[in-house]
Amino acid sequence: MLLQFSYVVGSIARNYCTKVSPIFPFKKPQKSHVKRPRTSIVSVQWTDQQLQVFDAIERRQSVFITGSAGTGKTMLIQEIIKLLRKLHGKKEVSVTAPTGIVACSLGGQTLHSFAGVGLAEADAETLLSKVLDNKRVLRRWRMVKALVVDEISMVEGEFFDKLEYLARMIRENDEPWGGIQLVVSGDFLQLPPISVGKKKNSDSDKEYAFEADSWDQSFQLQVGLNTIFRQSDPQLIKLLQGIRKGELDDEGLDLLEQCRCMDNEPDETVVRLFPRIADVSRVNDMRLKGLGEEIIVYEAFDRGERHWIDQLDRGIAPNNLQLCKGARVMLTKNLNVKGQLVNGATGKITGFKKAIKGNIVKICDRKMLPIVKFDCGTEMVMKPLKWNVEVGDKIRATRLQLPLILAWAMSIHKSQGMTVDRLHTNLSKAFGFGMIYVALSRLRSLDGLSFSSDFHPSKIKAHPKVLEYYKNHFE
Ligand SMILES: Nc1ncnc2c1ncn2[C@@H]1O[C@H](COP(=O)(O)OP(=O)(O)OP(=O)(O)O)[C@@H](O)[C@H]1O
Repeated sequence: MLLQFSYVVGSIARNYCTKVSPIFPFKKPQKSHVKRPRTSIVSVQWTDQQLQVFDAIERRQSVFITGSAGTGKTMLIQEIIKLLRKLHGKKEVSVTAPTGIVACSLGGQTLHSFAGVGLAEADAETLLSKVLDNKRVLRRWRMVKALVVDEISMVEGEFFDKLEYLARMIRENDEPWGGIQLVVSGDFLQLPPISVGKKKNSDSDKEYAFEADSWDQSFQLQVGLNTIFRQSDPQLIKLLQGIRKGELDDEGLDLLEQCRCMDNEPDETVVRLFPRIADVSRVNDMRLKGLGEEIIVYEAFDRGERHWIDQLDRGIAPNNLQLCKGARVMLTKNLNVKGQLVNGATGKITGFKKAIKGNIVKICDRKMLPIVKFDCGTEMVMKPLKWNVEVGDKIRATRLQLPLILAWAMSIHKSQGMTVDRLHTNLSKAFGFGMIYVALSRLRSLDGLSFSSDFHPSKIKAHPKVLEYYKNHFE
């Protein structure tokens, strides 16, 4: 069983069980050959499964990495990108994701912009002619040696097949993906492509990427990571594994009931997660203005062509950030994993410090650096950081902004990939597959959960096709 849904409980953060999809026989790596990559943030004890992936990458294999929320997929991808750049050269590695927010967090570009095929609604032949007519895109396709695609759950199967076809045709190479080393990561039981459930004959359509005709031959190795790091409470892990599969037993229901609160306005240290963005803006604006403090404005400093800056606009770093003393904020970059200053860490602005020098002047003419007291206890002066859109070895656009967003409320979509200590949500408003799982799996512990309103277990949804896929390949 590759992805151990029910008994990951016993394998929390210690058990390094390495398994490979039986479809692709894979020689177990010789331990001595496996280099343990060093992260720049903190030294990580990689699991055997994670090491196995590094080994396959070094051997130029194409890999699909999946696993529940919090199994370290993102962290692994970040290291893989560094490794691929060493192996192939920076120019030859393209890092992509279906959404701007994820692409920006990895310093890459969206999959659509990499491919140069617009919305990709036309048939594969039409898309091919479009690419052949565009020298810049054509060169990119010919030059790329490794293509990373994160958050694959949001990529449509039909699009995956079109890209695979383009790669073979453009590169005049009959191997899958025209010989590109493909590294794909994601969890199909989290957020699906936006089209899922919307098309008429959804059962026969290639909605998910794993339904693509080219999916199986695209990878030499498929790994279901089974060590959960984000949570350590066995009760919460069991609850989440059930919700992941669209199930909630009586025990789980009881646990959730204990987290229900009648109060619709929770304590401000709790992040309110909403399915819809309009609610997020409403709550954050209301809370910020309600503090009655002087508001300091930070206007992002962007460089690059408009087209690429548009992608930054869809990322996590806001164009216009308004802060004041007392504002609840969330960190949007990993600063120090060991010190718990990770993407998603929350805190409060305790004041501002006037900078004497530095690049703060580019985003705030008053040169005021916010001081944040994080909930983990650390207090620090926050400085601007950069978000890049990188295409090969070229930085196409850069945004300078503080690594902060307002944190009274945020959307479930934006929360994907984050770790949050305390959250409040209205589960009755959730819609679509995987949404409740994504929301609740941000938590480290059940103590951090509260929700309002009536909640019906039917809101917990996992797509039957995805369940079937995981059952057949990873159990
Ligand atoms: N080998 C490891 N040792 C210790 N901690 C790890 C390891 N791998 C990942 N982590 C930690 O586990 C947490 C979750 O990792 P990460 O965000 O990469 O998971 P994920 O699978 O991408 O989750 P999600 O699907 O929710 O985005 C992070 O805090 C990360 O630092």
